[in-house]
Amino acid sequence: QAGPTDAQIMNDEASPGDVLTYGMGHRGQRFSALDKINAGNVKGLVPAFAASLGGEKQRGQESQPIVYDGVIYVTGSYSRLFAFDARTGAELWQYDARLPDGIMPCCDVVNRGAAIHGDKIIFGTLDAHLVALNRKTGKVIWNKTLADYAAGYSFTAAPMIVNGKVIYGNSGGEFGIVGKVEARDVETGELLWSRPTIEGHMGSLKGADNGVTGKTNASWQGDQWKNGGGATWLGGTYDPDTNLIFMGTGNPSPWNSHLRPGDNLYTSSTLAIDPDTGVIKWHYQTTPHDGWDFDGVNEFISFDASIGGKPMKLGAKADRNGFFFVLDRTNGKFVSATPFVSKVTWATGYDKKGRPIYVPENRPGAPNTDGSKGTSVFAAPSFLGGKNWMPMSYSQQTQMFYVPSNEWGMDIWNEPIAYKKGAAYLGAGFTIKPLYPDHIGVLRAIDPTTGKIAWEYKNKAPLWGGVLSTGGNLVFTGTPEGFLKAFDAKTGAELWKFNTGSGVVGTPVTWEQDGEQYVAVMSGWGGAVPLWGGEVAKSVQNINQGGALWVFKLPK
Ligand SMILES: O=C(O)c1cc(C(=O)O)c2c(n1)C(=O)C(=O)c1cc(C(=O)O)[nH]c1-2
Ligand SMILES: [Ca+2]
Repeated sequence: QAGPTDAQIMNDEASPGDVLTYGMGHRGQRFSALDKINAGNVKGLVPAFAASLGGEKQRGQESQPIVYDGVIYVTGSYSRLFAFDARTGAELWQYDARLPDGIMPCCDVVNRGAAIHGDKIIFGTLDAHLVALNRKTGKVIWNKTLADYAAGYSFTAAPMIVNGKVIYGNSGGEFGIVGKVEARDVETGELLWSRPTIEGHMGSLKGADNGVTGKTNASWQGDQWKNGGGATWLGGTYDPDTNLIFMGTGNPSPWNSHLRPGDNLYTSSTLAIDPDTGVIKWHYQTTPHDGWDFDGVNEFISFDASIGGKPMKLGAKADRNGFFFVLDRTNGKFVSATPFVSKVTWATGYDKKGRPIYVPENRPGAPNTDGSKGTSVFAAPSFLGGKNWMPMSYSQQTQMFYVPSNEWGMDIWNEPIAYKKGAAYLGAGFTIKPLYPDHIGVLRAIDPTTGKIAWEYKNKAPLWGGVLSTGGNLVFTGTPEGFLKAFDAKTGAELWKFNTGSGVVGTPVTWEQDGEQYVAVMSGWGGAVPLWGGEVAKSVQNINQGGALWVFKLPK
């Protein structure tokens, strides 16, 4: 087969026989209309096969599978890519990136998925390369260096393909890198445009004007912007209605906000970008002058709904800072912000213009002039967020968002720090603490037109996997305890679970093959929680590692 073509990729949301994009459609809704597996029969779901990623490289498996022409493609920890036969689970080929010793991913050696186009399957590596492989053989077609890994740049997200361009972001916000969004020709890997996310860098844009204020450095002082962070480490979504790419940007660097007065644009924001030129069409900053690592990369998902009787083109984002945002996606105008976790201490809400109403005493204090640490505060959510990278889902059937969230806070304080290439650039110390004795994770069904929570499911360990919803009135997600679970989308009743043998921090997908509906998810515990989780890390230290693709269907 010569595909998938640009048109097929654009139609992924409506084609149940394959999974061609990270997001199950460029809008990122992660909804499939398939209903052969449904709330009535899901209790009969059984494994079709499991396929091991093997070896000693069993760390966090955050990948979302791609399914095309009878093959399942999954990325694995340590920048690996596997092709498995979608009917038997037999391995067709495996590609292992040869990583240098000096790579510096902040939060485990993860990768979230690949992009497919024509004869190619494309993914990013922890040493900041983008690699296009022949999807039939696994042989390298092109391999491009994106940035200097020794300065802290890495790559963990799934790239996306929009009309022949592969579009992607970067990682490294904990090392004082500068966030970027870039586009390359999918056939050759040649750079088409490069869009920095930090204001003072706008002059260096290749091939397009900056399209924003025309001012540089307006929201930064001095040279702080030069190592200002704003990594685009989760990649983006794309909306065909507006022809816009939506990219979230991460935390400003360093975390110590007293070292960088100002809003620090465009950190902790959502950017709407023209895919042809890289021009920023609008931006909305969820946490101006972020002082808590509320890194706002979270996915922005397009959907249509009526607000106050008026039909609108909207987008929603469950931000790490604990608020669920709805914006007009045509212009970035603020519609609403509602807390989606039980405790938010840093702001009481948002004003009509969409600026946070801060609680100043809950910002960690400046370090003292003698170099000792500043006043420590208790803040919620913790820096790992009301929600972290794990993608939510929007059901076209129930018109609700299903948000994997976590209930935790942190003690956080600031320390002096100076930028040094290749070293952590935080200027802060912290300890994460659970808020409740019996649970941290909460899967919530949210009505985006009101912000009201329709139901919630509580999980002992933090939820760290993506969500899928289907036309069978189902919602699927995984748990660190090892389960893939299915819930009734309307009521939240738990209908089915299966233990995969290691924590599930991957994102489930579904497709139809030979007249049957399949569900697949990666199993393999890891990600940021065991590394950064403070007291919470201790509570999950006995979870076994793994690395396997699990595929399920109903018995014939
Ligand atoms: O600022 C950044 O560049 C950056 C990158 C990443 C990443 O690439 O995985 C994470 C974070 N920040 C981060 O703050 C974070 O909490 C986080 C969790 C995870 C994970 O995969 O579990 N990655 C990242
Ligand atoms: Ca970060």
